[in-house]
Amino acid sequence: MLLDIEDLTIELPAGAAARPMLAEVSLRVGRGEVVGLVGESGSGKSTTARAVLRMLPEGARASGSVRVDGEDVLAMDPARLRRHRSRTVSMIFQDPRSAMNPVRRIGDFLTDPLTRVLGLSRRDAVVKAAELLASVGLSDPERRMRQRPHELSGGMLQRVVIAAALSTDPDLLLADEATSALDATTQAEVLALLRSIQEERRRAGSGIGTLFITHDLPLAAAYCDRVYVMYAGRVVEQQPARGLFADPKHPYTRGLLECSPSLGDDREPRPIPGRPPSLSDALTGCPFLPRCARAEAECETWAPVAVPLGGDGDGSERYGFAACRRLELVSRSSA
Ligand SMILES: Nc1ncnc2c1ncn2[C@@H]1O[C@H](COP(=O)(O)OP(=O)(O)OP(=O)(O)O)[C@@H](O)[C@H]1O
Repeated sequence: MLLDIEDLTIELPAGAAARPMLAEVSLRVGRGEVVGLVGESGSGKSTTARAVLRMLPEGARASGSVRVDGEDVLAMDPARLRRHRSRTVSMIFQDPRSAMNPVRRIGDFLTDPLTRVLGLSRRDAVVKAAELLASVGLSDPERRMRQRPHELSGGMLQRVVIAAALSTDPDLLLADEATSALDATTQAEVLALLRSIQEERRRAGSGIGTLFITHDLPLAAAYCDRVYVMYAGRVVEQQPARGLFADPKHPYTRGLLECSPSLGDDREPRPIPGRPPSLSDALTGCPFLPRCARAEAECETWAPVAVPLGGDGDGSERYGFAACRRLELVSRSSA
């Protein structure tokens, strides 16, 4: 398994928060797979991605494991960690402008990692940078390299960021709301580009894995192979994308689908009532309980566990799981 996060819990120093930022998160991404991570703001998506780079908040304590190609990122020595961050994993953020120095040229943004990380000569780096820009669909790469960020549109800049992310030939791509700031047409183009890169690498035998973070569940269901749903620092459901979209099991997942404006049909989006808990809210029982239309008294003391869905009932990637007490009752009664 390319990325294997197991029981990851991240806690801030005593007194800074009433509950962990992440609680017992387990998540896997295989080579060649595009895996979605979905949830409202504050659910812990970015914290999960940052943990893959071991970029934890000051003083935070982590338990569990984050393995990339079998090696635990939490146990890497500084030299290994530097290589991991610069070669093995690349991250694409939402706002390409904030990832770029506004006074430097596009070319420098690309040639920097090529000379610094891969050790290419300046001349070879310029040639490779132009090839990379062409490979992400930018016309006239030589001219683009001389331009500065404000001369390019948001969609073009995101292509530059993708080219830079791929320049070091990473195994794992972390895309954190990578298309959220783009209009619908540009978003579709950038997603098609990411897919084609994924396909190309797979055919070349060097499959990369992508963790695609978004708050947009229908988008994740359309774009990804599998999707994890997070709530209050926990994974509450995982299913293959088609299953999640057609038959969401957790009430929160259903709520996310019903409140989505991008469903493309005539239904009015229905917001989930209430707000997600903040880090200062201590949680007991099911964390979704205050917002759940189907909650029962017993949910107040229910410790969340992953309930396997269908198939051979092992909660594997293929069939998925959801952490809801009502599902647990159903699965127990049918066992
Ligand atoms: N450096 C930090 N120090 C303290 N708390 C933090 C820090 N970073 C994030 N948090 C808190 O941790 C929780 C999870 O945040 P995170 O950014 O992972 O959520 P998210 O799902 O990615 O949300 P968004 O979509 O808004 O980025 C939130 O309550 C957030 O306020």
